Amino acid sequence: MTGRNFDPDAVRARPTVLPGMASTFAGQVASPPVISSKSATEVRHARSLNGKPIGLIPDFITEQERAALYKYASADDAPWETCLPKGDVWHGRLINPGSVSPKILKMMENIRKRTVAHIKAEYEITDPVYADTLQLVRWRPGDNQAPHADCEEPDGQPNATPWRAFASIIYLNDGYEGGGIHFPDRKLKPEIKPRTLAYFPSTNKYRHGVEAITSGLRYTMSCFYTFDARRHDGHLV
Ligand SMILES: O=C(O)CCC(=O)C(=O)O
Ligand SMILES: [Fe+2]
Repeated sequence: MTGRNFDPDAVRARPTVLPGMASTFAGQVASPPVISSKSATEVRHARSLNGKPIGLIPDFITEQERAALYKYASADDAPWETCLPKGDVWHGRLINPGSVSPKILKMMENIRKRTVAHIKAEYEITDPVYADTLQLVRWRPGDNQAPHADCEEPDGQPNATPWRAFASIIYLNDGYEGGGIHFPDRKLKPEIKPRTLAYFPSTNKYRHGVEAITSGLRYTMSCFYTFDARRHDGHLV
């Protein structure tokens, strides 16, 4: 699963809520106050989740939720952000909480709460978990993501989002070709249906990529979670 299918730049971590972003990135929520004095080295790391299974839960959201999120994201006037530079692989592909309608935001927060509860139980996590990202994402023909880990570089060095502990993705539609999520080191390319929840820790043990979309549009609701209270995105989990 290497080579021509992937644009190496497309591996860039999706931008999230970072200190100072609120003024320049319309649609991002303001940075939450620092509510922890723990230093980065004291915060629980994603590595503590190595060995936990990749979760794949069909029918995790209701058809009503899926249809509402899909309708919202696929509408002609959906508020895809245009603040990132045009050359950025994520330009025009993200809807952040600040630009979502109140009804949709409530639905997304509710889904995320259920997602976190599910993952905490499955992974036997009793520590507080904070959400760092809540986004709708679109993948157009040609969009792809090279195999990557969400918190570290291939050599184990921290990447641009080293606080991430695990991710969740909810798939909102079919009717596109390509776009399979796959875990090359595990030779795993799960069958994904609309309404499926996928989740996995953010380390190199869970390297994953997204094959290029070859036709149609792929929509997801995508979240990252952390044990670091300083990265809390201000929306409830
Ligand atoms: O959309 C997917 O299936 C995975 C996305 C992903 O890995 C990421 O955004 O880091
Ligand atoms: Fe990822």
